[in-house]
Amino acid sequence: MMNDIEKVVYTKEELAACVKRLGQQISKDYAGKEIFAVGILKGAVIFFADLVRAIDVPVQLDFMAASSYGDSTQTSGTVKILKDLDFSVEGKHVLIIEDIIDSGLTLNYLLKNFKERKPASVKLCALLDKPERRKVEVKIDYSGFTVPDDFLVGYGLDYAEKYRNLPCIGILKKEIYS
Ligand SMILES: O=P(O)(O)OC[C@H]1O[C@H](OP(=O)(O)OP(=O)(O)O)[C@H](O)[C@@H]1O
Ligand code: HPA
Ligand SMILES: [Mg+2]
Repeated sequence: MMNDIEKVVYTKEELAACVKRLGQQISKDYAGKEIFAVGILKGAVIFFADLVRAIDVPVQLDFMAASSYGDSTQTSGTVKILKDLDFSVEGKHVLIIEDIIDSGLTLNYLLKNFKERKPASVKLCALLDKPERRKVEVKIDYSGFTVPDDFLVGYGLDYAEKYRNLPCIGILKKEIYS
């Protein structure tokens, strides 16, 4: 798998330090409250599992599956909810946890959808922010790293469902997808 990586952008250690920093900031901001954490499957799953363990206020876990990339490096532009939450978020402090905000289409759609469900609050935590490719504006409350316009894989991020289990994040070699 590492043979397909042009360059490692964040090592396992750098990712762990980032998760720790975000966990501390979130714990401070939500002191005395309970968080309803929503992981957006499948990309966020690795980051989600690490981040919730770095938060020291009570956290309820739930997941939603959304997909817009399929087996491509370009968004299809259509966001599909493949799996909805198991619980109601009414009156809860929702924290959406994502791996990456790229065009912003996925989160723009999901944030609108969440606001209709009458939560007490909704915030977004994204490990990676790729602002150069944004098509719609999205407010990221907790952001890990700002990344340039490269197609990244690893630590949950895939290309055609591969590379999610890499412990680091790297730039995928162009010859793999072009
Ligand atoms: O800002 P956007 O351009 O919408 O891109 C970000 C979304 O794309 C990826 O999901 P994908 O649709 O590939 O599904 P996956 O999480 O199962 O890989 C990623 O996990 C985000 O959810
Ligand atoms: O750079 C990326 N890598 C993997 N999945 C993605 N979904 C949006 N952007 C990306
Ligand atoms: Mg994907």
